[in-house]
Amino acid sequence: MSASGSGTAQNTSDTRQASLFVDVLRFVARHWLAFPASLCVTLAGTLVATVADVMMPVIAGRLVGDVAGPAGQAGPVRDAGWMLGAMAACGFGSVLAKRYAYLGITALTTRVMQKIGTEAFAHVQRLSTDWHASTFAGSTVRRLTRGMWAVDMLDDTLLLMLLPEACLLLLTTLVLGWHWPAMGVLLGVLSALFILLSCLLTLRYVAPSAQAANEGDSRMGAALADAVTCNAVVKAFGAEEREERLLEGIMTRWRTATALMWVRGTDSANIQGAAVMVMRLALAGGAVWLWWRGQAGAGDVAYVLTMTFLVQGYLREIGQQVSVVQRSVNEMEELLLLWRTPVAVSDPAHPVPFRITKGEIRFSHVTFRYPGQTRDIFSDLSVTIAPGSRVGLVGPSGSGKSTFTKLLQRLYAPQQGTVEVDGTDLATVAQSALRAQIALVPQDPMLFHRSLAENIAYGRPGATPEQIAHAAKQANAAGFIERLPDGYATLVGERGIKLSGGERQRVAIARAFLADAPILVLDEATASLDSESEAQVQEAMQRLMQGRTVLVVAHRLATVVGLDRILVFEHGRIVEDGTHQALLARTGGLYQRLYTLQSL
Ligand SMILES: Nc1ncnc2c1ncn2[C@@H]1O[C@H](COP(=O)(O)OP(=O)(O)OP(=O)(O)O)[C@@H](O)[C@H]1O
Repeated sequence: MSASGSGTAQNTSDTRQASLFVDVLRFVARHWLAFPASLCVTLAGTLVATVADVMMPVIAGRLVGDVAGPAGQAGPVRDAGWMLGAMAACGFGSVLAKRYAYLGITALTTRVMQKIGTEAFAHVQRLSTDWHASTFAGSTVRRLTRGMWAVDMLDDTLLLMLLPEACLLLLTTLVLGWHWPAMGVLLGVLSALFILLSCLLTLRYVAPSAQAANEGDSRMGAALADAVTCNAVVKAFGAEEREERLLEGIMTRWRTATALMWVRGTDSANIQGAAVMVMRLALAGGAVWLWWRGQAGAGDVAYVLTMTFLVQGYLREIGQQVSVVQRSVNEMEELLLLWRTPVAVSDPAHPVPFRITKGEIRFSHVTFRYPGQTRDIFSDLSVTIAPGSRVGLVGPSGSGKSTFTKLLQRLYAPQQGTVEVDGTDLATVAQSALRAQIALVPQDPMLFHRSLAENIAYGRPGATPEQIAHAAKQANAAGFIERLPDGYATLVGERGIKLSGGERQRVAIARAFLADAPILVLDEATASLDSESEAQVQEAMQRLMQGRTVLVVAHRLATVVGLDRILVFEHGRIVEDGTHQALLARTGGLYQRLYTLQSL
């Protein structure tokens, strides 16, 4: 019972494997067709070069025939001249055609690689925040680059090698069939069987192990990137050896999987070699049998043997190339799977133009739960935030404050109800248009490993140095930036690691000043700072809030005391709503309790 169950599972996995294999080939073919001119030049060049190469021995044979007779006869001399000319034409034609084939494939492959890389990057950027949070950056980068380089290997093998070899095999079979039909049919059938065997071995035997090896490779890249990125934590805990042991375990699994893939690859090549040998014996045996029955002469047998040598070479090459195709297709599978991961929130097919003028935010009967969760975070939540008001979101940890701002940014879409800004349902607008008009100063701002000027200007591409310096001044960041030896040209290290927490926040505030968005979200921005940094950040933020609709996600109630309105969240519901004074006056209220606790 269990054996049959595992057999079924194996069949399902094989079918999925085969369908993924076909999908990858279809995916590559679709990208080829995006560049028809380069594809045609490649195909034409390869085919012309193949025909020219095939013609060479035929012309040579005819030349030998011309010179075999007595010398000096006008007919054979003229014919020999023609044959020499034809040889030259074929030789140069082949060289020229190959050159065009290479030029064609260079243009085709580089363009397809660029297209696939750019599209995959665009897709990865649009994948959900959850996906990014749970996927190692190192592994994504590895999948992407490995998939791109696999295109190079696949294009060369399919278009420059497999295609001419297959044509040669077909031509040889036809020539043999024309000379001796029975042997032509035998060769055709045996070649088809050999190709079927190669594909089966590749798909069912080698490919699954290659897939496991690739997964191991991605895991290794991810583990390396994770440990290197968190090097500061590793150092702080003196955990270098622990990390090395962890990596050793992952590397051992990678090595085992890779060794299995190589062994299976060798097995497959050996089986193909044996099959070619059997085929040759079958053809030779067939010829000898026909000779024994008196249906063939010695010349015929010699001819078949010569042909089988030729065919054996082609088949061996085809077998090897099928396994190269398999390897490159396996390398691309993870990229294709990445492609199939759906984006978190799709833009509408025809987004309406969107410009925030007032900055009114309205949640109407919003019900939301995170993907894959069973519990609603919000259920039938309705609230309106007046334009230009400064609103604090407070409440215990996990009560839904950040989720509220994520729905406003449309990082997630509610299952029911609508989120509107200035009366426009956010489901009808392009996400990029919306987010360009909402400035965010997160709890722990991330900076690009680019100059400070570029980081600040991220909020407004094309900002002038004066505008950047002005924003930095407004954000209380100009002082520390100007003290740096390279000033605004200073590179800030990966994720801004070379700056302190307070400096990073002031850069993020400068960025928000430049963005000059009508809606501002400040996420717990003053947590974990010393008093001096905090005073500077606070002052800059007060300035930034002027004239905008502002949401402040806060744990420390001191941050929200002076705001126009405070929404108190508990278990995804807004349980209290009012100014600091009004909420403090509510005896036994959650805000009052939290405030008393914090004052203590
Ligand atoms: N991506 C996610 N997938 C699943 N559940 C999530 C996700 N993000 C948050 N949650 C859950 O949703 C609930 C609300 O989280 P949210 O981050 O909005 O709370 P919060 O009030 O901002 O908390 P904190 O003050 O600690 O930041 C929590 O129970 C949290 O575990």
